[in-house]
Amino acid sequence: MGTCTSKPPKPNPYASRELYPDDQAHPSQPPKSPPTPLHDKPTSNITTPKSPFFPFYSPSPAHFLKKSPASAAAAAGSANSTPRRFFKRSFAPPSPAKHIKAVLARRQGKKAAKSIPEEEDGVGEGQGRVELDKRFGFSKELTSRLEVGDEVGRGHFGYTCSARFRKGELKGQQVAVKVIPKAKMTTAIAVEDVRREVKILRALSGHTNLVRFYDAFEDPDNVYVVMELCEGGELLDRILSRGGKYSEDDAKAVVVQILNVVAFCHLQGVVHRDLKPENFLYTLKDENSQLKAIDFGLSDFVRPDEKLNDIVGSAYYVAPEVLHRSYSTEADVWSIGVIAYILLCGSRPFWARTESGIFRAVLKAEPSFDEPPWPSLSPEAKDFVKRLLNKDPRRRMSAAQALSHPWIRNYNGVKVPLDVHIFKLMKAYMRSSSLRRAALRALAKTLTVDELFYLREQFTMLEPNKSGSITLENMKLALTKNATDAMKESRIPDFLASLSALQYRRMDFEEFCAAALSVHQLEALDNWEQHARSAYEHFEKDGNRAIVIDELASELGLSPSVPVHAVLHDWIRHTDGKLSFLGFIKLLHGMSSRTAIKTQ
Ligand SMILES: Nc1ncnc2c1ncn2[C@@H]1O[C@H](COP(=O)(O)OP(=O)(O)OP(=O)(O)O)[C@@H](O)[C@H]1O
Ligand SMILES: [Ca+2]
Ligand SMILES: [Ca+2]
Repeated sequence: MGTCTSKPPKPNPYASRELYPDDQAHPSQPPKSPPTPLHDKPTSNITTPKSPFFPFYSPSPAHFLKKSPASAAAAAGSANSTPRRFFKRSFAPPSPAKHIKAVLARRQGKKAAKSIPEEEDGVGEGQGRVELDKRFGFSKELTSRLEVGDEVGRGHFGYTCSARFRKGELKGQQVAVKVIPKAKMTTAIAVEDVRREVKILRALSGHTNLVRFYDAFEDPDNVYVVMELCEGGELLDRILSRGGKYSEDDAKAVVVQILNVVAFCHLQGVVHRDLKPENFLYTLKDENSQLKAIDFGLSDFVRPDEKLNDIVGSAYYVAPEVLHRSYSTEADVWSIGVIAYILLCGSRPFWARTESGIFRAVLKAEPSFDEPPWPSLSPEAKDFVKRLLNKDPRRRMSAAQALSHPWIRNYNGVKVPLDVHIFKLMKAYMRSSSLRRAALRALAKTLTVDELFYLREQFTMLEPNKSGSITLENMKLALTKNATDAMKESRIPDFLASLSALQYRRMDFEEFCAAALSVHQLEALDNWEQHARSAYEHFEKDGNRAIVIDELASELGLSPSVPVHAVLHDWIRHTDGKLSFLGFIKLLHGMSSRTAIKTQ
């Protein structure tokens, strides 16, 4: 059997599913030496049958047997390049992904394997001493409400069965029941994960691309999550059955639906943290069926100005900043980048044989865009994926922004949703010095039609008045219109209150652009230098003026402890005492005492 058959067609409900048949060792099974070729089961590593789905991929096990320094470095991604020399295809085709070991360790109370240093907080460990409260407050009436049928799927934390309502309004309706055994909840984190999973699903249910939630039940043994039955199978299985050959339009159809639901989650302040093709299901078997996000088991609420730090997710899809333990919603966008890459070329962008090797690739290696089919794909498709796979989360597109990218924005019925990122940028703008605002206004004048498209969409959604300006009230209303219970939990209304500087102001589109543009994202563009130069010219005309260093320091709000003359010396053009180009660029980024010291 090849990599591509992710699981047996009729799983035995009581046998543990072989989740990771190919290239990763099962948690209890350390990697064998020599390791199994990528697409084969352990027993078939002598004759290497070609994968039925990836006939072009016929790896030789040789590079595993003989670890030359170069191949070891490449496989580990220690060089700034991908290990493509060692594979016919640059990266391995997709297969079921397993959770990062640290995720499981923290949830099961075991010591994490070596690839990631675990936090020394002891949260995951030693919890056997304290009796865990596994009461969830859910109804105990599962069996009287539902008739539970066969198993339809299985994951690490639970298994899912089909079921049918016995009575009530939904009598006869087919549903899915995810059964999560309480015995598996061996740590407080694991119990909390299940509470949150249900809370998030309940709050977000209703979006077209999110599995519909009906109810949750419990008994002494299990928690039962009742949801819409998706009969069309996992996205992963469809990718595998097509051998990763998606036309750009077919890939768009998938990516748009993923972005829709993820942008919605992010606006509600929920980060999924486990986006992968296994966690998207089709409602029906037909080709054009709708895609639904499932499995919020690792999801969390995140406030707009907060960073999360626990390492969560599945190795192939994990964002670099998650491995650095400081991340937010952008991490999901990275995972969508990995999915989009796979859809378009049939291979994973970051691959290695071990978990730590994958992490090194994620942190260091640049995915290949040189090998077939990439040269024959549109430049927009490549640009799209590259802008999702930017290692710097500040430079990465947000999900809402990705929906306004030229590759996707004209696809059937794409609607750009409200982007909470806009509010974060506006908050920073409102707190900026007048000099910085002038610099941002100059930069806003250089935005291209493509960049303005997204800002115009956002501005329109805030429903400006007839004279074309918006107030804080408009922003509140726009958010209220889109609010679910999750938004309260992620404190988005509180965040808006912190924008009170906008209270008595109106912002027209021109100023909105200055306030809501992201300097970091513009910096990631190929023509950034050009942008910045022409912005500086605008600034010279309208905003630049002679400045003394002390004034600049107070404009920037630098604390008295900062050695301002040393730090800001380069910022001033000595011929006329005005801001230099370098000073202008730094000013665009804003300046705190911390960044001032760093730029010394
Ligand atoms: N609503 C549904 N309709 C049909 N099948 C479903 C549904 N929800 C889940 N499944 C099936 O059950 C499998 C396991 O569900 P889920 O991913 O929620 O479990 P998990 O234990 O959290 O998995 P993981 O190991 O990925 O964390 C899914 O991959 C899917 O095949
Ligand atoms: Ca899952
Ligand atoms: Ca899960």
